[in-house]
Amino acid sequence: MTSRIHAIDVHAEGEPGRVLIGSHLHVVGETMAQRLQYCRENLEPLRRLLLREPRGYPGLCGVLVLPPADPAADFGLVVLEQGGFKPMSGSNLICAVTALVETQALPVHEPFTDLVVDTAVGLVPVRAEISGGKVTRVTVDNVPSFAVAVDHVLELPEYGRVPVDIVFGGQFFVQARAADLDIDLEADAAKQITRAGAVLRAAAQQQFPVEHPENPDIDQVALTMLHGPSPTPGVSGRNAVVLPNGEVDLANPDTWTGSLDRSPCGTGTSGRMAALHARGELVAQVPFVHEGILGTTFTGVVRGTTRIAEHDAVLPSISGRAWITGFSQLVLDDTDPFPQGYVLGDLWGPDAEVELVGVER
Ligand SMILES: O=C(O)[C@H]1NCC[C@@H]1O
Repeated sequence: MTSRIHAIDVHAEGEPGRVLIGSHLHVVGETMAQRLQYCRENLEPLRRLLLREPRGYPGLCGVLVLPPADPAADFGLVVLEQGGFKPMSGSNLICAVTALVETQALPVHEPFTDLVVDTAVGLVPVRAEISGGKVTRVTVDNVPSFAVAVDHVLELPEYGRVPVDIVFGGQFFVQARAADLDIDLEADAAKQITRAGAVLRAAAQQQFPVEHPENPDIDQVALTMLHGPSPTPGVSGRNAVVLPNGEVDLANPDTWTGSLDRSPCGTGTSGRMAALHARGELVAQVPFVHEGILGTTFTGVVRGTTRIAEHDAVLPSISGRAWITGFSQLVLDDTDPFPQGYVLGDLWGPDAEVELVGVER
């Protein structure tokens, strides 16, 4: 017996997103927040199968496109990252919209198709700009984003005391100036960036508990952003986001690893704009062009402001481009000894996870 899974592989400004039109998965829950929780409790084997070797790789993310819980929306979205199931992701949403529109899985109108996406953190309107069937840009009106703390000092092993912002942009981030860690935001510093990013996130989790006021299940600092100025004309700033791909132990430097977001990170840029706005360094309606580690950009803008519980929040939009890279038909044979894939320390950090099923070692 084999199972087959159809996926559309896409990258948004460099960040890969494996899009599954997963309406057959029967994800249970009256709200997307409940469906995200259902995925966490029931679909972990599927997440591992899709993202880990031998079908995936450390830099890979994915998206489940589901029926919306809210009838006002066109589809529901649950994000898969190496760190688990996530409520929202800019690059992954742009990948999903590009895949759905370019394969005409939804009614498409040129030059614009407007859609509403249901996520565990709220409804997200998106606009796809389309020319000759190709999506040329997707603009995401992201969920309210806010700074929980600015210039909060974390105590880090090796790096010392570092001021950080703790922000929410669809996921919680710890964000720091790369210069404060003596790191250049260049592609050839990728290892140094992931090392520092892993330490920052683990320290933030220990020293700064978070909880989204409207969705208490979102209670982890999920990602790290290092940011700094950009020498590129017309670009407002540069950043590198680190995604976890294993457990980090602050006492064990061998575990200080992760993977870089290849895109300029939509949720991270939303959180960054919230922190800049809170400092009075970014005003509404002025484009914020954020460059990622590959030199591609997302263009952000603060559309307005609101409040989320006790937090002043911004309403951020992010726009970027994506390209389909392949149509995959993934196969899982009943006799495959690795039904959840595996991770090995040569690519993934030191925590090998190899579960051999049904085969003598
Ligand atoms: O664009 C984003 O929001 C993201 N890219 C991968 C990690 C984050 O979810």
